[in-house]
Amino acid sequence: MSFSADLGAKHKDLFESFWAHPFLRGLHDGTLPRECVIHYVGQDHQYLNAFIRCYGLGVARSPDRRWMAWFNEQIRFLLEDEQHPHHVMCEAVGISYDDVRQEDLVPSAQAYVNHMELCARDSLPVLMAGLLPCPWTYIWACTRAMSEDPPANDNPFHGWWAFYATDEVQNLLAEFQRGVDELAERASPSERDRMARAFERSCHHEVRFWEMAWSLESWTPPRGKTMIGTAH
Ligand SMILES: Cc1ncc(CO)c(N)n1
Repeated sequence: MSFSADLGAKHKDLFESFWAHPFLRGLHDGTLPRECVIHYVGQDHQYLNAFIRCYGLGVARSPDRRWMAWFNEQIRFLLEDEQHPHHVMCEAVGISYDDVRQEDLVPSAQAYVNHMELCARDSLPVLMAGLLPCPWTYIWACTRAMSEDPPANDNPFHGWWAFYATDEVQNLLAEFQRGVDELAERASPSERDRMARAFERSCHHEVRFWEMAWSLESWTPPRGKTMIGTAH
């Protein structure tokens, strides 16, 4: 089994948590509350900006032009194509993209971005392993939905599901996995351990990103009562 396939199998439970999260269920049956969609797109726009910067760090760490060209294509994809699912979501709830963007990341989104940037500081293999769950979870979930239980044609989020289930994004994911496998082959055992940890953390962050949007997480401090030991 390849390094990435092994990681995917090891963290099947996290992929299932991602799949089962009420935010994704709400996108699937079309009942996701408007405020959750708005919160998600506002945060995800900034998250993808950070992702583009991490690809930039990937360029800086590229050993050759083949890797540079690969990062270049991923940056292009994010800048030009991945706006589409955000636009679908905005249209679904009747708000303009310009009105939902948020400047600041909330705690869970910030934690994910910090994690990716720490991966970038380590090495190219660790960076790539830390970035992989981002395309993997979305493309896996959307492809699964489209084959097992496609969202209804009148589901307002249909275009979101369709975007992450095309042959083009499947190829993108396969190339990403091959890249990680190629780097893992040449990595030392300790670097492979750091790659595996980076991957696992990002899988957790993917689930927690849904939770952030679902719970409308913010920096507002709890008032009057502490969160510890208080049912609220
Ligand atoms: C948090 C997050 N993970 C993955 C994707 C898919 O690119 C996204 N847009 N946002």
